Amino acid sequence: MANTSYDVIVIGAGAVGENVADRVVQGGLTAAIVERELVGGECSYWACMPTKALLRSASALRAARRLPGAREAVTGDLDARAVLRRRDSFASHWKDDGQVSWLESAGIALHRGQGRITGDRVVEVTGTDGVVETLTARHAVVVATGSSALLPDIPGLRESQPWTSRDAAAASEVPGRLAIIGGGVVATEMATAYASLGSVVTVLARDGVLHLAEPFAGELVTKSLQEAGVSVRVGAETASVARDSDGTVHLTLTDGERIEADQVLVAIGRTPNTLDIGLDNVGLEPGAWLTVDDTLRVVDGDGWLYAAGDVNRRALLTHQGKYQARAVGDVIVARAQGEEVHDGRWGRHVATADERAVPQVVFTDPEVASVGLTAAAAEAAGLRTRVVDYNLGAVAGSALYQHDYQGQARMVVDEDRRVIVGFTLVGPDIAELIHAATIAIVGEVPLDRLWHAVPAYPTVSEIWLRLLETYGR
Ligand SMILES: Cc1cc2nc3c(=O)[nH]c(=O)nc-3n(C[C@H](O)[C@H](O)[C@H](O)COP(=O)(O)OP(=O)(O)OC[C@H]3O[C@@H](n4cnc5c(N)ncnc54)[C@H](O)[C@@H]3O)c2cc1C
Ligand SMILES: NC(=O)c1ccc[n+]([C@@H]2O[C@H](COP(=O)([O-])OP(=O)(O)OC[C@H]3O[C@@H](n4cnc5c(N)ncnc54)[C@H](O)[C@@H]3O)[C@@H](O)[C@H]2O)c1
Repeated sequence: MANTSYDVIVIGAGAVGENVADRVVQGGLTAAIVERELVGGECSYWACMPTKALLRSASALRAARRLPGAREAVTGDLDARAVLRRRDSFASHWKDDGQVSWLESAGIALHRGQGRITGDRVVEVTGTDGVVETLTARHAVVVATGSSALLPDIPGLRESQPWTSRDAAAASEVPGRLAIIGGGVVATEMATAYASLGSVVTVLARDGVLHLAEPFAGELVTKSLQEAGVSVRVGAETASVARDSDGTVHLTLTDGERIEADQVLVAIGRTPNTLDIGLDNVGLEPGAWLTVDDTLRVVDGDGWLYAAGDVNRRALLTHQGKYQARAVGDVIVARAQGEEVHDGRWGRHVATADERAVPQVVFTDPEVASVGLTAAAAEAAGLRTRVVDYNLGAVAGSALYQHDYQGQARMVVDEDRRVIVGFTLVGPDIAELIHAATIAIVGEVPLDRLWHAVPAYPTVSEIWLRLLETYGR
């Protein structure tokens, strides 16, 4: 049994864990990372990258088909096999050699195996060969173990071997009929992808489609899914599931209706990967999300335990987890070296943006890009707001971009401070536009100053001017 010491031990080598380790090494400390599967985690192999690769080719094809002149040049259908091959390469063929080389070049030690906290700053790593290593951290242990798909307790579901997002992201065959339980981000993206790849898709959206976004987002995505042949069943709740001997899945809804499919994808949210990481050894509850303060230190921990990324539930997104990683890496270095900690709002060592400035792009057709609070969330937060809406298709740049451009924009203004607190864009290829809104929200740029940020003509960004004009000067 080897015993090795490092300044910092990170459990989980997803995007977040990798960035934490990199940051502490750049700050002059030593770091080890513990990984039980592939270095790179969910985003690289089973989430962001492969799913976006599944969506991208169809999106390009749709764009061409919607444009007279280009449309005439499109003579064939989507090549599903080629899409799957491209996806394979974006998932690095589920091999982590590239990321392992990067760890080496960054000076981060890799310990492969299941990590468990066994005591004060001690992590045991059990390798696949059963060999146990004991690692000791001089300063901090960071839990970056991510999350897994949540399965509901629907009778027969587990026995039916449903797909989770991992299977949908990595599938080598396109199912003839795909039923999806859920109406959130994974459900809508995968419905979009698989409908384009040739599946007959049914979405069972018990609580609505993208129901936490601005209402027009769900409406426009639903309309487009339906136009693509997807059956979207809002309010449908699954009572039981059974897979028969020929592989057909039978879903019975609570109203008695029956649906048949070749695969069923469960996409109802996530559960933290904290069940078997030894939280009970440090007085915390196994299986629970880890609550952290703004410097990502675990509340109710002993001061040396931190948690970043999905596992702390602040924002289940890669970019936000990596943002946390930069803050937590830097704060561990600062505390270890006795330097000043900048933990005030928007300080270097806190993840303030997690509260009210989280951007997200849902890569459906149309895309849904948002940052900050929705109108409903702002109202619930007690802000005195004004909501400004504008038809995105009525901007000159949109009309040029695509024939019959369908889209919508909303700006939520905090009337007391006259700054933007929420921004949502729904439209084709609007993903790249959201960062301007993120900057306006994080910078708390007053509306009066925004009038001087002039969008170039004729771009879709002119939506900014139209929203300001609608608000009034
Ligand atoms: C289908 C899908 C699509 C998504 N698309 C996007 C997107 O487009 N954009 C976006 O920003 N976000 C997206 N997300 C969210 C994104 O994938 C996550 O927010 C991100 O992966 C979280 O990173 P993480 O490092 O916290 O966790 P993970 O990526 O889950 O990494 C955690 C790592 O810890 C390892 N681990 C766990 N327990 C142990 C242990 N005990 N010992 C050793 N190792 C352990 C795991 O094997 C894993 O490698 C998507 C999610 C899904 C499900
Ligand atoms: N493009 C992106 O940024 C992207 C893409 C995919 C996933 N993600 C991340 O992954 C996370 C997980 O995505 P997700 O779609 O699984 O979760 P989600 O929270 O987006 O959606 C879950 C949906 O399932 C519904 N639901 C919950 N319990 C249910 C039940 N028992 N039966 C039926 N429906 C139920 C909810 O009402 C909701 O509509 C998200 O939080 C998101 O941050 C991000």
